Amino acid sequence: MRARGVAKEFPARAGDTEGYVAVRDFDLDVRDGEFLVVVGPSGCGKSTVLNLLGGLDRPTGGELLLDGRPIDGPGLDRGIVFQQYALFPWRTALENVEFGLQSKGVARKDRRRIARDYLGLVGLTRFAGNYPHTLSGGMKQRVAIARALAYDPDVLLMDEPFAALDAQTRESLQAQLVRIWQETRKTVIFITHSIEEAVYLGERVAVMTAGPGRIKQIVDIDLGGAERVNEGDIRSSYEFTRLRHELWTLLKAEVDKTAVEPEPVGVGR
Ligand SMILES: Nc1ncnc2c1ncn2[C@@H]1O[C@H](COP(=O)(O)OP(=O)(O)OP(=O)(O)O)[C@@H](O)[C@H]1O
Repeated sequence: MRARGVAKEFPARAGDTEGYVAVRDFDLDVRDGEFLVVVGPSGCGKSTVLNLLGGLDRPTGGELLLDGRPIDGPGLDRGIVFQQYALFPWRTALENVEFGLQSKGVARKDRRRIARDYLGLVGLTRFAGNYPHTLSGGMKQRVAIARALAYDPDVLLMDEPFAALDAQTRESLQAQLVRIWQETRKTVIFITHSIEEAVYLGERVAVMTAGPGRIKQIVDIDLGGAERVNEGDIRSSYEFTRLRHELWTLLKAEVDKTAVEPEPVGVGR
């Protein structure tokens, strides 16, 4: 995946004379099979970039390429997982996972088998027949991940997929995601607000500037690749803490730029 000088300007809203530039001069290269995490201050354009990569929206400038070809719409070469589970409530877990396979034209009996395999990969074999409302938030998100993986995209785009989950479920899903990434070797582009999550998951972490967002710096995370999952409490290690601090410092400088002074309340009334 390659972005060169990508810009996204949204049209002017009612009452505004000018459009809003959410992303500008965005350059990024993502290697095949790498796990890249993107962090940045709120509103800097992270979701905008992910939507452009997913082909859900078009850039207003620059070039966005996947395997050398311009991204000009959604495609089965990219799987997207959002913060909200976005499952079909009228389909069981298994049928939700089958969905992408159906769009891809996979025969019915093969769909079942492949969907079962992917539900197994996220540890949900026993819940194949459950409808989404009977699953916990963590389980729903695992179904969403299985669904995105089942049609075998080259790239998995994840927009804060664990943000709505409690701390324990989140840590457990982070470990599972590293394991799945290790097994499938998909390219993963993962957006988060959590520096700790970024250090734990990423091989590289790209820090974005305050809006209009572009890449400020990319930090290499050298925590032993996928083995990190088996290394016990890696979050307490010296290297983890050092990297977390490095990212915090980079991010803090950008967050400070967007800080809004509180307005006095009711003064003079
Ligand atoms: N459709 C739209 N029309 C106008 N402005 C938009 C639109 N979508 C996003 N924006 C603006 O673009 C900027 C970037 O939004 P985006 O959602 O990409 O940020 P983000 O970094 O993902 O934020 P957060 O971390 O808070 O989720 C914001 O200021 C937002 O208000």
